[in-house]
Parts: sequence; structure tokens; C-alpha cells
Amino acid sequence: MSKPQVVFVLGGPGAGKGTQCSNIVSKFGFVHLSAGDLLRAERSKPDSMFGELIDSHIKNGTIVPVEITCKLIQNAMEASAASRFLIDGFPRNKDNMIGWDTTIGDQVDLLFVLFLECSENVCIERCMKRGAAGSGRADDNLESLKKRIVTFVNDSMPIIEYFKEKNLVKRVEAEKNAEDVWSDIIELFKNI
Ligand SMILES: Nc1ncnc2c1ncn2[C@@H]1O[C@H](COP(=O)(O)OP(=O)(O)OP(=O)(O)O)[C@@H](O)[C@H]1O
Ligand SMILES: Nc1ccn([C@@H]2O[C@H](COP(=O)(O)O)[C@@H](O)[C@H]2O)c(=O)n1
Repeated sequence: MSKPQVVFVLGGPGAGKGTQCSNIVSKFGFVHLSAGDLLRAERSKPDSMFGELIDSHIKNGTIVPVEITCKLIQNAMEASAASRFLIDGFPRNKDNMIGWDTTIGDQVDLLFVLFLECSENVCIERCMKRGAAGSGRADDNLESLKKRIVTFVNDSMPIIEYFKEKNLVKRVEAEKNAEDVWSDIIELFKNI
């Protein structure tokens, strides 16, 4: 049997990963797994051993240990009958990368990495707007956002550079309006 296919979706906070993933799901039949959503769901479970730890990382914009995140992703993949997954917001740092490679990495086909490139100012502006509109996210505030940007630049960008060297990155200009970003993404997915 062939291995499940995976596309990693990376970009700064508010770059539009979730927005575009839901478009890709509708048109191309992938299953969307957001590492952030999986962590928020785990944090909300009253019996979770990791609730406080996850909460503290989310508020500080730092990255939860990969053992937790990878297990959540693995469980979600196993619970799905799908053969194609968008994994959004992962791998986010070297720890994520190593954890993935040593657990699930061999069991899937990584097709490519979709990188939504967006400036810091636009990322912050979008998340602040999302927070003001009532996202309810503990990290859609200026203090957390500044920390999330630092983590993105210091920890996540090197991962994107690593994938670039392997010719695996498909970059999209994510500052355009959402419809135009989507048009560009269609071109990247239509022949796979
Ligand atoms: N191209 C765009 N132009 C303007 N606003 C956008 C665009 N794409 C997404 N948005 C809006 O910006 C906010 C963040 O988008 P989204 O949640 O898709 O980003 P994200 O990259 O998944 O964020 P995070 O990493 O914080 O979860 C949302 O309110 C969304 O509606
Ligand atoms: N691989 C990951 C992904 C996310 N986190 C934590 O969740 C926060 C929110 O993530 P979003 O993708 O929904 O923006 C993020 O700032 C991290 O604290 C993580 O630890 N590891």
C-alpha cells in the first residue's frame, strides 16, 4: 500500500495558513491537520497531562516539545482514512524536525513545503484584527505576537531554509488579498 502524502504548510503567525488550508481541502481533497489546533484541543481537555505546559508555550509563543505535538499529529492521521494531509504549522523548529524524522517521517511521502511569505507588520496586523474580532485566542495580543514573531524568525525560518536547500519549498506571496493568494496556490496543487 502506498504511503500517505503530506504537504507541510509554514509561514508566520497570521500569514494565512488556516485560511488557505481550508481552500485546499475544499478543492483538492486533503485533510487539514493544524498543529496549533491540535495543541489547543489537547489543552482544553480537563484530564490532559499537558494542559498547563501547552498553555504556557502558547502564551509565550514558544514551541511545545515535539513528543507531545508529534503524537497528536500521529493520532489524528491514524484516526483518518485519508491518503493526503496538509500539516499546518509544523515542523516549527529543529526539535519538531528531529522528532518527525525519527517517528513518522519514514512512513509518509513529503510532497513539498508550502511557504506563505508575509512581512512581520502584516502578520501582526492580521492577528490583532482577528483578536479584536473575537478569535478568543490567548496569543492574538501584541505581547504574545512579538514573541511569536521572534520564534518564527529564529526557529522556524531555519527549517524553511533547510527545506529550500532540498528543493522542497513552494513559496507564495501571502500579502496579497486572500483570493489572489488562493489563485497562486491552485497553480501549485493542480498537477499533483
Ligand atoms: N490574504 C489575506 N489578506 C487579508 N487577511 C487575511 C488573508 N489571509 C488570511 N487573512 C485573515 O488574517 C487572519 C489570520 O489568518 P489565518 O488564521 O488563516 O492565519 P494563520 O497563518 O493560520 O495564523 P496562525 O498561525 O496565527 O494560526 C484571519 O483573520 C484571516 O481571515
Ligand atoms: N508545531 C507547533 C505548532 C504550534 N505550537 C504552539 O501553538 C501556538 C499557536 O500555533 P498556530 O500555528 O495556531 O499559530 C504557537 O505559537 C506555539 O506556541 C507549537 O508549539 N508547535
